[in-house]
Amino acid sequence: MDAKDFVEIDGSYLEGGGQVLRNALSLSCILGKPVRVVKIRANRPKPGLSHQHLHGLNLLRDIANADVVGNTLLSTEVEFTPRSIGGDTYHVDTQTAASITLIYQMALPVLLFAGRPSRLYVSGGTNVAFAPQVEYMEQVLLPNLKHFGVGFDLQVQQYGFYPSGKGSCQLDVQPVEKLLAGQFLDFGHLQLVSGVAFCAGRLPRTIATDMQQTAQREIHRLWPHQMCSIEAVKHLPEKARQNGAGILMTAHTSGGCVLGSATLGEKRVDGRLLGSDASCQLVEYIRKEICVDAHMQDQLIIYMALAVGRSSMRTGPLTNHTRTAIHVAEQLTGVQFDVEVESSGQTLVTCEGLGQLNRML
Ligand SMILES: Nc1ncnc2c1ncn2[C@@H]1O[C@H](COP(=O)(O)OP(=O)(O)OP(=O)(O)O)[C@@H](O)[C@H]1O
Repeated sequence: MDAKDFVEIDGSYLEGGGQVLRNALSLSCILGKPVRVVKIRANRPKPGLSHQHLHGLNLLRDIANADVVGNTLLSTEVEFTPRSIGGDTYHVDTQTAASITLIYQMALPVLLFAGRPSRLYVSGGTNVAFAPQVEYMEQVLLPNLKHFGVGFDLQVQQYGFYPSGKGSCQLDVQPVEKLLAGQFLDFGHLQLVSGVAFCAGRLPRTIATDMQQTAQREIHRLWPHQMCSIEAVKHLPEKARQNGAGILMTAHTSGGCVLGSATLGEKRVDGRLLGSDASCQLVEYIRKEICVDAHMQDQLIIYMALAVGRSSMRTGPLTNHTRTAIHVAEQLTGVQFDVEVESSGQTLVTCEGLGQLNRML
């Protein structure tokens, strides 16, 4: 293939992390456009493809029957030429703590445009830093994607944490004919705060209850009559062999918004601190009455770009991840995102989607 046949994507743009690659390859599969991604993860301390990105890339190669050049660890340049999107059962074993949810982040939009239902088994980390925790994918991403007419079923077979991974999940995806335009505009009022605080391995159950109680106390300090129900769980040994701890809090509003805030324990786990950090973040979202949280922002961009009709989200200040996702989506789909800071201080992001139809159904 000639150099001119590829759309060139600059992996060093703005955030310059793995997300440029994920979004570019997902869109390449869905639109049937060959892409060359250069300077991959140029803004990270160890640039190039890490395990997560390489496994995700090879998975998309299999899903879209693509030709690939440059799919080796630490590679900083990849050429990807997709064919048709199959839909099948796929297995990915990263043999590391590579984020399972980020591999799903890359594959999910593609499998929605497949010709038949798919099942995707991935082994790696279910709860790792700088990635959505698996609970966030179930409890925050899923209800947000319902606005686009998208559903999936996610089952955690085993939890896995940094450094050894060994978690495993199963994702079932039904294809769609098209994505509906998503509207995230009306916060309404806060109805419920829910969530889960977990610990595993040799960590005592009190870590989970410390997270739970600190988080609930903070919500009740501010809103004494607020319904707030956070579950404290110690994972059974057969579900999680290593040490790990974290919390996800979610806010549900009368306007149909679901916002999430998650923290994860590292070497020294302080349950109170984790609970306090998660609740502070969630409280900030609730106070600002935004409809989409800071991490969901960038994850919705690809769906807004592909939907039929005008999608809109009211959110907080745009993150670099979101600006980067917008740039990649505009480059590959030709749609335009409009960003406006409103007098309330909220940021309104709108986009007339491409109206991509599933060519495989
Ligand atoms: N606490 C969190 N909750 C939910 N989503 C998160 C959280 N932290 C990060 N994310 C999401 O994970 C993704 C991380 O993308 P990013 O490119 O930084 O990571 P990456 O692929 O691991 O690459 P790199 O190693 O280059 O940072 C983004 O979609 C971001 O919104």
